[in-house]
Amino acid sequence: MNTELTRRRFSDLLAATTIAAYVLVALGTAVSTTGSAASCTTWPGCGTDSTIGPFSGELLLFWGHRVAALVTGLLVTAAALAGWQIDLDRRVGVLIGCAVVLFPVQVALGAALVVGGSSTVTGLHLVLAMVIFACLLVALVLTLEDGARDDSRQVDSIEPASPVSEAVEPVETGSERSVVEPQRPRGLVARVRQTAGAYLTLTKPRLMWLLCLVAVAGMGLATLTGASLEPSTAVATLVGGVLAIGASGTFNHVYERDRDRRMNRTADRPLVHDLVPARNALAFGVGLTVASGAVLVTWVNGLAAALTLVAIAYYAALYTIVLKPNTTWNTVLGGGAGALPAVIGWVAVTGSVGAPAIGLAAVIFLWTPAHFYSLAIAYREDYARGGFPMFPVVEGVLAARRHVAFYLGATLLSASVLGWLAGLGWVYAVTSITLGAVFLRSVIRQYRRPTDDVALRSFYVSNYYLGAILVAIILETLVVAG
Ligand code: HEM
Ligand SMILES: CC(C)=CCC/C(C)=C/CC/C(C)=C/COP(=O)(O)OP(=O)(O)O
Repeated sequence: MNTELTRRRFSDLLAATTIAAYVLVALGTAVSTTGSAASCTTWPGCGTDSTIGPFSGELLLFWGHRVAALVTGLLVTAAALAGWQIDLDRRVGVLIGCAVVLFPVQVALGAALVVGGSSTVTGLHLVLAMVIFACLLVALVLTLEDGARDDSRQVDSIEPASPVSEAVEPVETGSERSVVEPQRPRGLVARVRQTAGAYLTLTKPRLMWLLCLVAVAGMGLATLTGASLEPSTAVATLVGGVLAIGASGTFNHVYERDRDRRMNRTADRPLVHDLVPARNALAFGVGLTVASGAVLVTWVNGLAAALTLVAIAYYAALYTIVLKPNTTWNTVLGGGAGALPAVIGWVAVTGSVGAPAIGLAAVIFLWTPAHFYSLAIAYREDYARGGFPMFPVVEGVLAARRHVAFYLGATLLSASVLGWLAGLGWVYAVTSITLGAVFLRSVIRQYRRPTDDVALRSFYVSNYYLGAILVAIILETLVVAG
């Protein structure tokens, strides 16, 4: 058979195996947290406790996990056999070999759990599941990269967009977009409307829905401690949060106005065209910061207000001034700013910091590179023009895709751990498994069809994934439990 076709089939098989292994890990943590394991007490058959009906959610979840284990086991075996027949990269061979060896051990641990295992066995079972998934994901990425390198059509897109250096100088090019200078309308109402629109743009309103969901999910998790969430606290936290996001977005616009002018994506921003003078924008940002602090101190608590101030400083100063123009680590380290609303939401309800809040913050932190690198791949030329050392600009597209895949893997695993840590149930399990598999598939697709449109689609899928798991947390904690 044609070698290329065989390789292609092998990488398809490995992709399916990796997705199946993820579903298995996520179902496994869901089985642990929902107590589904108690619905079946024998192995390999399933002797059911008489108190549990034949169609109970727990039993279905339990069987889902068992069927997923069977399917994944078959896929791992098939991938190993298929890999045997082609000239595999040695590292891929070792990784798949590890999965093949570890899988029966994992099955034995699972059987021990059913007939009465200890918490050590449970912990080992969870860790081994993650190791198997990680082996498969790394093997998959290496295989897809090999395919991409062989594919001469990709040569242009895998190279860095500018000289490989940490400090990328702004590039003057003839291809900068000639943005039409917006006209100042004549009528008073139209002028006021244009100025109001410009101030609204400064606050980066498109980011707010997801950051608000993060904060509400943080509040929801906090209610699992038994603390109650007053509607006034929820509203005040969101109002304070929206004002804070607006403030930090405004400071970001002020500081970046010169670089924004060079980039197609940002060349129509209000400060580029003096729709708002920079001094007024700065005053607006300060006003929003003070208003945010006042709302949070008055109606929420001092710790929530202090953390929100830290979040503004993190995004507006640490990320925008220090990290973004100077290091390829800007996105990874900058993720802390977006993670803080999870802790702020929790603190608003409890007055102190707790482990599930840190768990949710860790999910956002790990998700951020998987979210942003896909966008930065699509806009790499633009970022090079702006002089920003974004990862795909400095390291090239293939390296960036590899990071997207690895951070995505870490996000999926940390989301499973969060479900386990917070004791989340069905809705969260089904949502995170479904959307997680869609997210994984969209990133794999970037290798198959390496176009900017496909990368952009992954960026949007990243937002839907996070949005969906946050809504699931909110439903489970505030709607079902509340
Ligand atoms: C260092 C961290 C991050 C970077 C560098 C980053 C970068 C970006 C960029 C450049 C955009 C396009 C913005 C525009 O064109 O107006 C964007 C959009 C967006 N980001 Fe992020 N982001 C980060 C973290 C986050 C976090 C933590 C969240 C929320 C939890 C988030 C949610 C969103 C949303 C909802 C959009 C709008 C997508 C749309 O246009 O529909 N981002 N991000
Ligand atoms: C509670 C609080 C204040 C939270 C703040 C956290 C926050 C706003 C995080 C979002 C980070 C973000 C969307 C950066 C956009 O990238 P960019 O600024 O590099 O994008 P650009 O190229 O469009 O300017």
